[in-house]
Amino acid sequence: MLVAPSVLSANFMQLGQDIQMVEAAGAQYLHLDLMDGHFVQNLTFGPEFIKQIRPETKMKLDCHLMVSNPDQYLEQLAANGADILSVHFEGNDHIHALLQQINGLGCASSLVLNPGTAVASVTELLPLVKQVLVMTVNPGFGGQQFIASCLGKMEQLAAYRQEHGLDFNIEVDGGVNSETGQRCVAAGADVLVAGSYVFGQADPAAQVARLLALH
Ligand SMILES: O=C(CO)[C@H](O)[C@H](O)COP(=O)(O)O
Repeated sequence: MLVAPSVLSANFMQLGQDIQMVEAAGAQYLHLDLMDGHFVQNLTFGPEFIKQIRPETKMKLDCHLMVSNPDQYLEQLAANGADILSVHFEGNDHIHALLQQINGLGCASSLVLNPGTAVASVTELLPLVKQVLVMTVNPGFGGQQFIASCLGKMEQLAAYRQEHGLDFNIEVDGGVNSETGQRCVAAGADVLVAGSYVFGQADPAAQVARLLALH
């Protein structure tokens, strides 16, 4: 199991410590939500923030772009040390070209599906990607309730991957805790993103360990 604590719920006043704590606990990815107040209502940070985090950790920097015109940021994010670049199917007219651009930059391309998007809409794109991010909340904010109807999409993606000999990871994000995470793993998820379940609790390291133990 791969675990990706989401910085969105971390304490920014002690971010370095929070990052060290989850890395020491065994988290393999650090999930970074870039939000522009336009694609989603919330605002967070940009490529400069990724540059500052890069030397602080060996975890893969798993960047989820909730921004309009993501193509404008990809090159800078790659140069600043991003490992995985997730872009949405929704709102990106030229999503195929965007995924090609990410692959060309040497990063792992990741396709995001909002809760309202069906797997059948994206099958043409799956041979291009290293990861599919299944959103189990509507994007924008941490601490929302898990949308269980998205579990079927993980099963469909896992079946499609096997049938077509593809090798993308299935990542899930939104309302993940030990109970919902277990259901995701059973449905085929490989990577669990968790914000409030990790950083919103007294002992983030113990929370990471609980997710890592799921199988
Ligand atoms: O993309 C996101 C929200 O749009 C997040 O990654 C968010 O941090 C998830 O938080 P939580 O685990 O508390 O639901």
